[in-house]
Amino acid sequence: KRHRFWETQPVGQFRDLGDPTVTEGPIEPPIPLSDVKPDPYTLPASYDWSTCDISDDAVATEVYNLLTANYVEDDENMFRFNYSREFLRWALRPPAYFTAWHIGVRVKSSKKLVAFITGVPARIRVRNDVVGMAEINFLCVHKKLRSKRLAPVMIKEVTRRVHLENMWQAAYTAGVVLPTPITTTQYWHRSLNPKKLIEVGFSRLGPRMTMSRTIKLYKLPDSVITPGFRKMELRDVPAVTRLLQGYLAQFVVAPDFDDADVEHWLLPREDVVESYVVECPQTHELTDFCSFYTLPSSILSNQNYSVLKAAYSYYNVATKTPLLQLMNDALIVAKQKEYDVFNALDVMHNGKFLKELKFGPGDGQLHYYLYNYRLQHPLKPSDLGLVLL
Ligand SMILES: COc1cccc(CC(=N)NC(=O)c2cccnc2OC2CCNCC2)c1
Repeated sequence: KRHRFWETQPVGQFRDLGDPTVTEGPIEPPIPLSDVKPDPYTLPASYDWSTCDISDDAVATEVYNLLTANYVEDDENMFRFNYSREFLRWALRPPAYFTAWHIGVRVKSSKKLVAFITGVPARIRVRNDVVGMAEINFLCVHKKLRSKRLAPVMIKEVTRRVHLENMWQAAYTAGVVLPTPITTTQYWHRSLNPKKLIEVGFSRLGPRMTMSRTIKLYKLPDSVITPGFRKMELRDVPAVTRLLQGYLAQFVVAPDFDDADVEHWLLPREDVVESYVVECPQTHELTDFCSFYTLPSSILSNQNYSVLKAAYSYYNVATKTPLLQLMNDALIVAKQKEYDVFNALDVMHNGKFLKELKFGPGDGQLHYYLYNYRLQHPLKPSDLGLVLL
């Protein structure tokens, strides 16, 4: 397939795969900051760049409205991600974030926001290399402006602004195959409210299954079963950081979280991110951790429902509690909080609990990419310890 834009970029090319002469690591070296293009790329006439300060309520609302109407839909165009404003504020303002990396495109005359792309800084370890990277996300072009080749110039502009901060690598995901995935993950869904999921067309009644049999199949206990299972609190940050660092060390690609990162990314925020610890009742040590983020989807055409409340598995560490039991407790709290479905990728050790906890495979894949960093060959999803929002 032709990738006119991506063939011009420092990304692993399909032709490199399996070539023993290609070394792992950065593809192009950094350049002197004085050599980075000092001014923005040229947009098509009648459009302007517009840095979006997501802290400003009016701007957050414009970004929310653009994504709500124009962001990613499932393959059958029945659902569209509906990130909340609070979620976007959380996702875009981690420690050391740059407002300049929250990039909008506006119509010169009307000032209407018609496209968006973002980066946030992250320290990502690749094998034994800790690399300062940009995590790129929320690339969105208004439906009416598609195939105007806006995306390539927006990707070049966010890359230029990342270079100005002396960062030369990036990480991103996509539902489409581009040159060249570092791994391809499969997504899985665990029904929590099967009646609604079938009603809105997210799931189908299994063969030889009745609705009441299906409801019974997915029934969960009313309360968690692990002693000491409780919400994470600020005082838990150092212990959770230690748990996560110990756990993520086994993966080829994973975030290098410090306390400030853990405080931002994993402290519970209502309707944004939920996280739980297991505190040993005897010793009071924290032995396990689980978390999921809240990403509803608009239901594009159903008489009775307009929103699908979905939880997405985030980071989970089981050192004493069996992972199966820990994740079953995560399902139980998600059901208590009236989520309709619990989603997970087959990354990290997730593959160990998906089938057992009655997840079903989704109908799509999520591909992970690194920019300006080559791996000798693609990873298994279980080698990946990075979850992007
Ligand atoms: C149910 O509503 C949907 C609305 C839009 C797209 C999809 C399918 C889809 N593309 N799902 C995922 O990409 C996905 C499935 C499981 C876990 N994480 C995921 O994506 C995350 C991570 C990447 N950025 C979007 C959210 C489903």
